[in-house]
Amino acid sequence: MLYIADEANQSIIISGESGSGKTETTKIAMQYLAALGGSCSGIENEVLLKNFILEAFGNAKTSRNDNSSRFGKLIEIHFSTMGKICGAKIQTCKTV
Ligand SMILES: Nc1ncnc2c1ncn2[C@@H]1O[C@H](COP(=O)(O)OP(=O)(O)OP(=O)(O)O)[C@@H](O)[C@H]1O
Repeated sequence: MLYIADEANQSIIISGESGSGKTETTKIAMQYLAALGGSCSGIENEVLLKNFILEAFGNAKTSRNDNSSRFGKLIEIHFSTMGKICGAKIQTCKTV
């Protein structure tokens, strides 16, 4: 995989207007990264499941999106040298 060969941190920025699919795209991207490397402890499932908790507290219905995230998310995913997801950190911030 390219990011292992580079041995450098890489970022994916998912942006767009409300209802454009950022949250759903994030979940698909994480599932893809998990599928690429396989897991070492099912940690990627834990991260995906934590999304449900965050959405339960931080989402609300708006005129543009029935399940609108009312907060921003920075998700840091840690990979082993073999490309498996071994840890993750989710930071949230309030949107204006
Ligand atoms: N890949 C997808 N497949 C099917 N439906 C999708 C997909 N992406 C988005 N949608 C639909 O669009 C809706 C809005 O998507 P999502 O909540 O991801 O938008 P968002 O950009 O995160 O919005 P907000 O900024 O308001 O949080 C979803 O509830 C879903 O119905």
